[in-house]
Amino acid sequence: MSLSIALTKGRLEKNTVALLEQCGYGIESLKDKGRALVFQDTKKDVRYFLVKSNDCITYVVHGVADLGIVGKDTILENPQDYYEMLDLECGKCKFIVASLPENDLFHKVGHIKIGTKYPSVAKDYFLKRNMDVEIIKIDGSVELAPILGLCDGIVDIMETGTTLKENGLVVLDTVHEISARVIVNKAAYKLKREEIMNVLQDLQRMVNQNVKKDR
Ligand SMILES: Nc1ncnc2c1ncn2[C@@H]1O[C@H](COP(=O)(O)OP(=O)(O)OP(=O)(O)O)[C@@H](O)[C@H]1O
Ligand SMILES: O=P(O)(O)OC[C@H]1O[C@H](OP(=O)(O)OP(=O)(O)O)[C@H](O)[C@@H]1O
Repeated sequence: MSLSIALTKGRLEKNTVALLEQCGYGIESLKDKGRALVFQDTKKDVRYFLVKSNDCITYVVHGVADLGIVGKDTILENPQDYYEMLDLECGKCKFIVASLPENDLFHKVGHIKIGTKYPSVAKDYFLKRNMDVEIIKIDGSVELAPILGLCDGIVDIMETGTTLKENGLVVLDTVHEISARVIVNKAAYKLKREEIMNVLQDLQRMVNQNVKKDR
């Protein structure tokens, strides 16, 4: 049976495509893609498509994609009905809480405002700490919000830490480690189990090899 795999475009794309290539899959068209969005594997009965991270989950939940490759950040923000099967150990970054140094949230009394692209993750984090905060959804350049006084702190992704540093913000806590994950549609996991397990095993083998190499 044929498989469809939704790949997150953008930052995860290069690593994902490299991993599929390492597995020996026929992904030439993905490497030289132009503006195309759907790609047929030249060696296997697999079709790939490139989508935004939240849409990757939508396609998998609706069964249009059997598998998806997406960041743990997106998974934590969209805990829907799918299986999370594999950590690809790439696209590594983390969710952090940050603020201006003089605005330490954890010692602030009174109303606290948090700016974030990830309202659900942020809400969960502060609820677990019994802190009643107001979450303000921001779509980008999140580091700007506390500087301009829109909020007291942020929950955002940090990779190298450069953006925080260049904007004078400091990390107060780590919320969650992030890496790329493989998610699987629940019905497909039953109906196409053998095909899906083959892909998962191929990927796992390469991840193990890469992790060993990096040690
Ligand atoms: N420095 C980083 N900032 C954001 N995401 C990162 C970073 N490093 C790795 N990632 C991972 O890459 C995934 C895709 O991020 P990318 O910025 O390409 O798309 P996006 O989050 O949809 O943002 P945009 O709306 O800017 O396209 C994230 O969901 C996350 O798992
Ligand atoms: O720790 P760093 O390596 O500096 O990376 C982290 C930055 O990258 C992401 O933003 P992105 O570039 O996706 O832009 P955005 O602000 O439009 O979301 C993230 O939201 C941080 O701002």
